[in-house]
Amino acid sequence: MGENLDHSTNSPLPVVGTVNDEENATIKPQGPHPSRQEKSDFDSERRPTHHLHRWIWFITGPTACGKTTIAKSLASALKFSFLEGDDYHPKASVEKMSRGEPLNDEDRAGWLQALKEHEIAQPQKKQTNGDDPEGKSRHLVTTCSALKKHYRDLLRQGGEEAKDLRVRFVFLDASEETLTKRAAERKGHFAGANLVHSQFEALERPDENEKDVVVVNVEGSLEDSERQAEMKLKEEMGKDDGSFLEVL
Ligand SMILES: Nc1ncnc2c1ncn2[C@@H]1O[C@H](COP(=O)(O)OP(=O)(O)O)[C@@H](O)[C@H]1O
Ligand SMILES: O=C(O)[C@H](O)[C@@H](O)[C@H](O)[C@H](O)COP(=O)(O)O
Repeated sequence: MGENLDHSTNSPLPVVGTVNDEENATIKPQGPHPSRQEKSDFDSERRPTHHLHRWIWFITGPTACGKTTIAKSLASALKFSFLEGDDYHPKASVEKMSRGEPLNDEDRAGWLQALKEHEIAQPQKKQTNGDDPEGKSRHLVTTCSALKKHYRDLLRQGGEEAKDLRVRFVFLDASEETLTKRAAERKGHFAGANLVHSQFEALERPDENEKDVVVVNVEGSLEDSERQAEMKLKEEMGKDDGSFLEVL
């Protein structure tokens, strides 16, 4: 999507210094930037200053599309925090999926709610302590299959409720055939190839009206998928103030 994003609604803010946390990144703006004084003029209640806003990227798609692998790679490249959404499925749901049985809306309700609460609770400032001097970024990359539109809508609500959130999605796009093969090859995961078909039955692909979804084709090599994903995230976040931010 990149190009799908509509900045006329939920207009994002300038992000100077937020692609990486300001504290540990060097960001070279190219082109004119508004001065600090100009930035402080973002006075609407819906538009806090760029110092406070938090990016929340949901990496989505059916089982074995690469959510965990690509989300970790993005978090590491951007120095964002990482959250594994699968960890919030209740035990009964994990057991169900291990048997190859699809979850239903009811099974997923509490899990989606937990992920929404995580968005909102994501710290507003970078967290550091003696054990973790590098710290945890206030920006988050998290995995969540988010197969249906109303699931994504629930996650969007987090962005409506917490005024400083910029909620975005990446949809990892590959065929059922490819994902069946990848799930079969994957070792030590509770979700097997027998879950893939039902995931495609449940899937409501993001449509052109979902302007906050970036589509990344993951049919090719993992390296290519990771590179594309990183490029599209940076492009999207760099658009915020109309200039390109180069992260070193
Ligand atoms: N182009 C690709 N994109 C993403 N994953 C890929 C790709 N090619 C191969 N894979 C492999 O597919 C598997 C995806 O697993 P995983 O990250 O656990 O997916 P998910 O979290 O969506 O279930 C990994 O073993 C990964 O190495
Ligand atoms: O909503 C669902 O049915 C699940 O979230 C599912 O889509 C997810 O993919 C599983 O949790 C398997 O875990 P992996 O996605 O990591 O294979």
